[in-house]
Amino acid sequence: MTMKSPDTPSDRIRLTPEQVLAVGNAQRCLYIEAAPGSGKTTVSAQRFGLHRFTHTADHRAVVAVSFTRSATEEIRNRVLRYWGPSALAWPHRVATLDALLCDVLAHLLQIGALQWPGGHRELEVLDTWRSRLPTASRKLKPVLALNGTRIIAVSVQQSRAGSHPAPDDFLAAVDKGQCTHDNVREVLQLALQQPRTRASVASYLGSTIRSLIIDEIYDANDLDLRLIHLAVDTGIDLTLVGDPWQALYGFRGARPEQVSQLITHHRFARRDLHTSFRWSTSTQQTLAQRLRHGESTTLPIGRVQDADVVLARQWRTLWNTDTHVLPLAIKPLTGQFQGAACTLLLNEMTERSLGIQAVFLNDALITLGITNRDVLEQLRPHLHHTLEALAGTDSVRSIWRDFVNVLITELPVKSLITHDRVPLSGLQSLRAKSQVRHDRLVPGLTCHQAKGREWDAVGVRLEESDVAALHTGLVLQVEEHRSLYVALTRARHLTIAL
Ligand SMILES: Nc1ncnc2c1ncn2[C@@H]1O[C@H](COP(=O)(O)OP(=O)(O)OP(=O)(O)O)[C@@H](O)[C@H]1O
Repeated sequence: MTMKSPDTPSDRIRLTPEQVLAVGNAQRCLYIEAAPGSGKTTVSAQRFGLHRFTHTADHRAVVAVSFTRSATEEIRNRVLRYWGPSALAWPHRVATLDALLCDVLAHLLQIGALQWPGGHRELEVLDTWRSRLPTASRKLKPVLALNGTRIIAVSVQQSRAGSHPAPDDFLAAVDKGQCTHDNVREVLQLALQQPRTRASVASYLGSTIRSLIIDEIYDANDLDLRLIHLAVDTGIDLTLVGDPWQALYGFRGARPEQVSQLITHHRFARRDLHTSFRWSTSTQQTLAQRLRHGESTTLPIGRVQDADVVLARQWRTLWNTDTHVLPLAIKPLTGQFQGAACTLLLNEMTERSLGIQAVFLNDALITLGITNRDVLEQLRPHLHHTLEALAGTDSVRSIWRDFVNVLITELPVKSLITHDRVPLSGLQSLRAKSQVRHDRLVPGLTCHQAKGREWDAVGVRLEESDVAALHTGLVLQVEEHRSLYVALTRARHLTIAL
């Protein structure tokens, strides 16, 4: 079935019967469980349009949310492609869940249900303090808390040191109406425990949204799930889309087991998308089916040169594997500045040899105070020169010293730059890769970074425990097994063990 006459023939998508049943399902609360490549994004975007263009007398919004900017952008693009720009006429929107949380907090401030220091009702919400305030490794973490309905800044002692701003700087920024997305979450987490504020949030959601579609629901944490429970109670149409086999963010607070409870508790109707558009060989299709059914499997052994990408659980494993693998992130333990400087060098190498960016480039740019990409362009000849030196035989200490001198001259953030700590292991790792012919390098990624992506041939660096797990069959409840599942379902043609 073609859902809508699109603008160009190439936009025409003929939905499969199972996709049609998911898109058009009339239940108020619907859970769509989707295997890799089975059209999760396609179905979310189609259902968005269907809800958007029916019940148009109801002026409340149809909203689709996902957890990352890239996933959100993908849904937005699909909605535009299938349904045209009017699908996203205000108030209908595709946004990150964080953006929805900001809307909720802004509303609570507007109606006076909560009070921000200095009386601010509009906030500037940052991704990280590092882009605005100096941060240092410390155990004291400044956070926001509630005193009744007043928002206050406090400091909490953490068991491990993290990169945080100084409490006084934090307080001054909050007084100016600035905060981070984490701070928004801190406030809402506490606010939703207060019955009156919770009622205000429920009333806001129920009066402004008529249909909420949540992609990658298994990435939801406690606060997200609280909000979703509230949304169900207000009578909003709710569509949850996800795959429990691809739930990887337990370490960031995701609660996949609570998602299952929510679905059962509110008696969500369920539709499954089984048919994957990813597999172009029966080998890959069979592998995916066996993994999902917990059946015993083995992988063919292959060479790095046969793969388009190499996946492993840890960046460290990728750096310690075959020299032809070029991991897309480097994390020396020597310090924030050293990590950011090594990331710039790695990025120069990945862009030149593979045409792709290093994974944490943006974080590195923020740490180094580089807000303008022109500065990175100016640094390029120096980065190139440093990599050439690394490919030679000069000592890494003297190469580092020269490189730091360049950064001191070129960069705005000088306070972070310390000469005393040389990221020896990071530079030696880069040296090893700079000595390999560029056209022989294959990108290396962690399973987390590979989620949502696909390649023709994927090499997976298995650990002993992975081989054992594949032999006995994967178990859904074990996060390591799920990350193995994600790695082994990225290939269109072939997955090989390395
Ligand atoms: N009915 C269909 N007919 C043809 N192609 C389709 C159909 N449904 C989805 N596809 C294509 O299959 C690919 C995967 O679809 P989509 O990105 O929606 O899946 P997904 O489940 O979100 O993937 P992932 O598991 O990677 O998150 C896309 O290229 C999409 O255009």
